[in-house]
Amino acid sequence: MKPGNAIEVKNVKKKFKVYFDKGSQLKERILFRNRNRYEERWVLDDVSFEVKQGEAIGLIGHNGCGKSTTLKLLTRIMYPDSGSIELKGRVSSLIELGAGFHPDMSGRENIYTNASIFGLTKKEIDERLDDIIEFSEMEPFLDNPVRTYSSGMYMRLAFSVAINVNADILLIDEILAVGDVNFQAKCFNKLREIKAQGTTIVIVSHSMGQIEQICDRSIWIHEGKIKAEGNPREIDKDYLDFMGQKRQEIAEQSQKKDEAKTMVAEEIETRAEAEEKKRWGNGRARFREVCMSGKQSDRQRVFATEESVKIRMNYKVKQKVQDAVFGIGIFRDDGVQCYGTNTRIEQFKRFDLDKDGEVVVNIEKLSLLPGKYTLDVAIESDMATPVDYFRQAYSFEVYSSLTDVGVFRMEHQWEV
Ligand SMILES: Nc1ncnc2c1ncn2[C@@H]1O[C@H](COP(=O)(O)OP(=O)(O)OP(=O)(O)O)[C@@H](O)[C@H]1O
Repeated sequence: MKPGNAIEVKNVKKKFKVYFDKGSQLKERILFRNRNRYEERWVLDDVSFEVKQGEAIGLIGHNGCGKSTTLKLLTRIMYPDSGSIELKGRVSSLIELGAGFHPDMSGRENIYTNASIFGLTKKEIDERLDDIIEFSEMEPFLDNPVRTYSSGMYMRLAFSVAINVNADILLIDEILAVGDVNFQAKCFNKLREIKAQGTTIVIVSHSMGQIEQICDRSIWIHEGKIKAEGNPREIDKDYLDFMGQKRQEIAEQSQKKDEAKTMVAEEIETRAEAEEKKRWGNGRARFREVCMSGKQSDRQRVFATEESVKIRMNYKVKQKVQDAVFGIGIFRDDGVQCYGTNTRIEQFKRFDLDKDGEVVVNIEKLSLLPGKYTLDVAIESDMATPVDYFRQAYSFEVYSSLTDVGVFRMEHQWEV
């Protein structure tokens, strides 16, 4: 192993066997009892990376891309089909909730068995017992069998053991997610402390915020290979953009399916009639097309919180509309109005509509937090007469690497 390295993973390949179903009915099971067919699926296909001593890395990627498999290979719960994995020093891991715990034994007894799995002697555990109990805040429940614990309680105990075994390398899977907010915050502070003391950390998480807080580097696994690695802020952003694009494709496909379904429904109720239920006005002008564009497409369905967005409203005029007003309203899927404005509120100079055209609203930064949203658009004429009020003219989703809560991101800076 190179000097200064704690982990070296070289050309690792791992495949699993996926068995075909033998059926669930007795008849099928008898008929297919000799059917032992399976296919081999490569989960990791030539993965190589190194981790320096004291470095913290985050493994990211979509569900099933092989993050947990990588951690299991590092802990030697399983072995690669080819390639090599080397680790230097004592390894502690928090991979599967409750792994290493016996359900019928008390919390206290489990501390002993669990810590001994990580290589501690009885004397070493005795010395650390108080620290483990104190960190877990589980003292009142310590003599109850762990089968009576909630998943958060399991995690508290397992985490407290894992961080108190003086490991050189700490491997943690998504597991932190089950702790309550206070305990999560405590764990994160502890992880930072452990890292500052020189422990090497490998963490799997879907929370980019968590990765960015702790890790020096992100490794993005995709289709069995490392797609990118580097500074967490940059890699996490590329990953979120990639996932946003995927969701955009899915949203477009489901939009097409919905449109196809609507066409079928036309036999019973014409499309125009269905639309009218969420659309009203005197019809002097009418929206022909309403869409939102971002950096990926002109009809984008998924946006990042920070993204620049254009709302385009193309309209047709049948009869002159005097003193026209264009308006927009954005609603979250639980009905909360997130934003609304119109050209009258913004004191636009009076204008009439006498020919077809397009209105565009340029939004420098969308600022909405993750969720599902719909856009209402409207044309009114003088004295607020609805010309074409179109509810839910467009639907979209927002994703973000930020974890703040609420409806929108308020621009702010902290001073501490
Ligand atoms: N023991 C096993 N036998 C067969 N297939 C397995 C086994 N363990 C994992 N897999 C398969 O390997 C793939 C990768 O699983 P893994 O748990 O590593 O994914 P992951 O990236 O951690 O996913 P998630 O984000 O959902 O936790 C999945 O398709 C999974 O079904």
